[in-house]
Amino acid sequence: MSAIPDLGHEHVVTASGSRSGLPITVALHSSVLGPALGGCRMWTYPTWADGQADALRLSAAMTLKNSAAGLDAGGGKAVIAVPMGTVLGADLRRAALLDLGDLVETLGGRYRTAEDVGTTERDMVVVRERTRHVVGLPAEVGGVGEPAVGTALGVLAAVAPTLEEAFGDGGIAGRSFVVSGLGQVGGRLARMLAEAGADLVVTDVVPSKRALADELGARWIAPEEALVTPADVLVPAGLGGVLTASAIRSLPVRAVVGPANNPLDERAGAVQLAERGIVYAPDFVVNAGGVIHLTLLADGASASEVEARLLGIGDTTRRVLASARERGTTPLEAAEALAAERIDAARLVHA
Ligand SMILES: NC(=O)c1ccc[n+]([C@@H]2O[C@H](COP(=O)([O-])OP(=O)(O)OC[C@H]3O[C@@H](n4cnc5c(N)ncnc54)[C@H](O)[C@@H]3O)[C@@H](O)[C@H]2O)c1
Repeated sequence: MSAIPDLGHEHVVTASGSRSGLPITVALHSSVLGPALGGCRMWTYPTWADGQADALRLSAAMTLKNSAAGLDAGGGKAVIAVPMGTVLGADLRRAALLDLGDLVETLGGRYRTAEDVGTTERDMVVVRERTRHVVGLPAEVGGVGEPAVGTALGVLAAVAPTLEEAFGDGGIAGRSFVVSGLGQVGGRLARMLAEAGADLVVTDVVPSKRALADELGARWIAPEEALVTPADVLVPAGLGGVLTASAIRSLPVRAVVGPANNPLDERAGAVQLAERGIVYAPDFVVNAGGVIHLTLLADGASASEVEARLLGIGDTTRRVLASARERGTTPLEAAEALAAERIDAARLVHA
């Protein structure tokens, strides 16, 4: 029986931070492949239960991601749920990060945290005051730095196999891409695509990001146009859940490949994309560059070893897309099967 896709977690704890009073969840989904690794999201949620639900979903996705990336790391995630309307000033932020550190420490190393949406590598320095089970610290304090460059390089490696599957040719030059979200990863990726000769259309909800569009010679569109602008490829690089059933119904692209976690609003979106002949490169395969960077460098790997593993994301993507085609499944199912293979094999060894 497959280890995926149930949401049975090994350990979940939600507690009010003793300093901050904010609800913090640490969700350890699986440590079958090794100590779990996944970042801490600090985000606004309607209720603490919404934050907890996000942690459960994101930690299960980390199990898939770390396994498909060939890492000896399980899946986990932390969420600091900021109530609507709360102003997260410097003191409250620091208090919440120290509370997170205490909670991570209670797991004794079975879960390692890192930055994620809403947190930064500087925040991880605060977390380290309370626990050593934190990765992605800034280089100036002896850490391996933030993971966005690795993530962008990994997504870039996945672009060629995705194009091959959609067009029979992996060349980026002259292909049109809509990049939605010009943050830490999307901004870097847009630059890489521009350097490779892509015809770029970009957007972000933050208007000041338009300066990057001008610098790259990219066409700027309004954020709500991202899913209705005709192009060869859509690159979701903002938040998740953007590919709803109605968005997919009229999506005017031939392929989707990007860093955003959980871009599909519903699992059925993978089937809907396949039915429309749109090649979907699964998020947790293509955006694993960040965890590859964090895990391998923290374990003492050289820069060239890390680079080779990042390029390997291209091979994994090719394998997943070929397997889906040959077995008549969606790429999402093929990627889940790939991730489950390693976990099931490790379970057998431990049994
Ligand atoms: N940072 C990493 O290494 C990493 C690794 C794996 C996955 N991811 C995922 O990739 C995505 C981007 O991560 P990031 O680190 O670049 O985050 P970020 O916060 O630096 O950037 C996200 C950008 O998207 C923009 N944005 C938000 N909603 C938008 C919308 N509706 N339309 C257009 N733009 C929108 C934001 O303004 C921001 O500029 C997230 O889903 C994240 O979970 C990131």
